[in-house]
Amino acid sequence: MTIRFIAASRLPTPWATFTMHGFEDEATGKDHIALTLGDVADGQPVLGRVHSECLTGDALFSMRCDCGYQLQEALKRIADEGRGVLFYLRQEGRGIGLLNKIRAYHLQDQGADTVEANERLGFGADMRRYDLCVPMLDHLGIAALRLMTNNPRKVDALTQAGVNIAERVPITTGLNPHNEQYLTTKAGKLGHMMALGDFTHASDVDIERKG
Ligand SMILES: Nc1nc2c(ncn2[C@@H]2O[C@H](COP(=O)(O)OP(=O)(O)OP(=O)(O)O)[C@@H](O)[C@H]2O)c(=O)[nH]1
Ligand SMILES: [Zn+2]
Repeated sequence: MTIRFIAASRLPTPWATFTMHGFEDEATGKDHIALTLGDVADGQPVLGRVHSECLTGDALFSMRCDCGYQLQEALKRIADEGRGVLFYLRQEGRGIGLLNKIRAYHLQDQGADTVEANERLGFGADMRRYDLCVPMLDHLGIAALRLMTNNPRKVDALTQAGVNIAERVPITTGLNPHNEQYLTTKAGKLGHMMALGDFTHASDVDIERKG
């Protein structure tokens, strides 16, 4: 593993002022970020989110997926607790990259589901890696996570990489007519531990920036 810490700074957001830690993966040239709040190195499990990049959902307000809603909800929950960590991993499109995700969306516009679209393009359903979190967790002194996720493969992959997951915390938010089918496929084909009935609706999410 070739993850190297580069620099840290303040990052004020509408919810809290986080500390932003920047890392470089020397093998892939990708950069990754961890946002922390409070004392995360005290040995107690830390409320955390391991978030994979979704430019369309996180930055462009896309309603095709639940990523942007989850990102916002995770930052809010960490701010409410006054302590936590959010990893922002640059593995866009479940690891296939932005342009291939647009190709996959094009196939989905013609009727494929999110898994079929990846497979038709010659990719696995999910090409992400989570072992890169280990050196970042070590650098931050985090002993264990209370992980906000619905994805059992994420919990397994992190556990196998040696991360202590003390608890899985569901994060079901942002249901809307454009992502209902996508979320159904995640629960059905990808095994995410959630039901549509668990979700808060996108219309309930306050996307106004209060800063
Ligand atoms: N290939 C592909 N990637 C997608 C699609 N929709 C979202 N993504 C990517 O999927 C990643 C988010 O993964 P999800 O499967 O939504 O959720 P997760 O992180 O596995 O699980 P949670 O922790 O429960 O959110 C981001 O990298 C998105 O860019 C899609 O239709 N096709
Ligand atoms: Zn997304």
